[in-house]
Amino acid sequence: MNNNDETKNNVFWHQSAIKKEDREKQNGHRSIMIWFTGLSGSGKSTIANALQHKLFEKNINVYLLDGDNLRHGINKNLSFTAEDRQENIRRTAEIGKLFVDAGTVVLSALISPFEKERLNARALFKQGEFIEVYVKCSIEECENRDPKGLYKKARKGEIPHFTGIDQPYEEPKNPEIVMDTNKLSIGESVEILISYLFDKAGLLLNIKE
Ligand SMILES: Nc1ncnc2c1ncn2[C@@H]1O[C@H](COP(=O)(O)OS(=O)(=O)O)[C@@H](OP(=O)(O)O)[C@H]1O
Ligand SMILES: Nc1ncnc2c1ncn2[C@@H]1O[C@H](COP(=O)(O)OP(=O)(O)O)[C@@H](O)[C@H]1O
Repeated sequence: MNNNDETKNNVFWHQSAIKKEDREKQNGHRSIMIWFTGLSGSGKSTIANALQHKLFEKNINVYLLDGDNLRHGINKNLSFTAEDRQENIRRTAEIGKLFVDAGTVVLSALISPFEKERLNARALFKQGEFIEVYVKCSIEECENRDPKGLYKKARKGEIPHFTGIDQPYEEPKNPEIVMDTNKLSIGESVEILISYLFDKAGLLLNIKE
């Protein structure tokens, strides 16, 4: 029997006395996973951070899971091979699911370059609970920005498996939102996201007791 079979046979699910809906009601807003994906330097962290700040000011319970930061802790044992990126995304999606269950609006900012893994992440959530935001930016512009000097290093062959250089980035097929940061300013991107969340996704709950 492998570990998976042991888990299936001997581990049971305990229903929580407090449901996600109870937490959402107490908070006055829905809990949602907002999944940013895009090349390094496309603007994921910058936009997600600015959005986080706007939501925090509006008293929304919000938390940002940044790929770089997770790789300092829970994901510190993972490299950038396709296999390890897959595990990186799986763990992050599971963490996001816990945060959503806890009533939080979760933002994640990971390159998450493969469509299959992003679909697996989406599959953990209910319909309408997972919002994929493709932060679209040409590789030329990302390389021009190069905020951490990583493209320069990758071009010199100092960073293996670098996304967009010697590892592919698969564009999302059906993202809820596409932000073209070649054209949009940071402020414009944040405004588009705020409108989507409040007007389309119904973030605020209309609670009448
Ligand atoms: N080989 C390689 N390819 C891409 N990126 C690299 C690599 N090595 C280190 N970095 C730095 O790691 C950040 C990406 O980590 P992620 O966890 O978001 O990647 S992934 O989702 O597992 O693909 C990425 O952060 P962002 O620039 O914010 O995207 C880089 O700072
Ligand atoms: N229109 C824009 N939208 C987002 N970021 C931009 C834009 N124009 C320039 N930038 C800059 O590009 C860099 C993007 O870096 P970062 O947010 O770390 O990207 P990522 O998290 O995708 O790697 C930042 O230095 C940011 O200030």
